Amino acid sequence: MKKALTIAGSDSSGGAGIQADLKTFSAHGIFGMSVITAVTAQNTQGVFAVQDISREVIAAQIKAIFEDIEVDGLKVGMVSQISTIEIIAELLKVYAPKNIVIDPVMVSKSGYHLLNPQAELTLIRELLPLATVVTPNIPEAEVMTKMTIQNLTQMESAAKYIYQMGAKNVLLKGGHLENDSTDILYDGRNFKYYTSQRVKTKNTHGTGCTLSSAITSNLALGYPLSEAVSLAKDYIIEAIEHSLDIGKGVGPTHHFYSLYQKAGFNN
Ligand SMILES: Nc1ncnc2c1ncn2[C@@H]1O[C@H](COP(=O)(O)OP(=O)(O)O)[C@@H](O)[C@H]1O
Ligand SMILES: Cc1ncc(COP(=O)(O)OP(=O)(O)O)c(N)n1
Repeated sequence: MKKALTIAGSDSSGGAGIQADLKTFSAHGIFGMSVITAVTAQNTQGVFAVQDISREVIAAQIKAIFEDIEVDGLKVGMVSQISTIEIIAELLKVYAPKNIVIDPVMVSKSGYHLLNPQAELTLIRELLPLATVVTPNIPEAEVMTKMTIQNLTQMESAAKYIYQMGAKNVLLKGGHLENDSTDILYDGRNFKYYTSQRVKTKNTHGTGCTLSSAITSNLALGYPLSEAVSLAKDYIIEAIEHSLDIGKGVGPTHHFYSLYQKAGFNN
């Protein structure tokens, strides 16, 4: 069985973060493991408190996994602080896993700064060069590039800029634009476009986490990146189409059984 690791924050409401990642790994027939960087108190309406995990305990979690278990794919989500980013980068260089997906989580849909703004440059400098693929959404790409992004042409320019920051591939997600939702993948030479109709729902909590962990799963299963993204896009669309109207705010995506079957369990 393939094994994947998520290094991210816990979402108490189960829609995003570590919880979304582990559900996605399971739905792909992957054995999921976690390194928790922060515990958040959040629900469909917002984030109410955050406790960062210490650098020492983050390091101990990473070492406990890599000293014992092979990792076929890894994603990094919420990393919150400079010291957290530094220790993760240091240890990823030591253990050098293949297939690293960096989701540069900055601000939740409810507007909470999950990444300390002072740590933005550290994330770019330390984690981007380690990424097989980095998956910013539009607001994150705007922070990274200081560009305004309102259309596909501007998305292409931003993807090129982020590529030059050191990521081997850039998947710029278009979920925050209007109309169709188009994500673009740039490998330093060519663009690939992944377009789907926008699902009309307010329940999109955890879409970014789900997409990046689905890409991680597909890379762990051995798919080349462009196919891993394409399959992940199919997965996120279904997960949004079946999203759950639970809670009083933005409900979560749903990792239901047929996705699990479709992903194929015989690996
Ligand atoms: N309403 C929607 N309908 C279809 N796809 C969507 C919708 N909202 C987001 N997506 C897709 O979900 C994924 C995550 O998107 P995005 O919302 O941009 O990221 P984040 O959750 O990090 O803000 C992308 O593939 C995006 O195209
Ligand atoms: C613990 C934690 N990590 C990441 C996020 C952001 O998740 P995302 O998939 O970008 O979705 P929204 O929260 O923005 O809807 C989070 N909220 N919590």
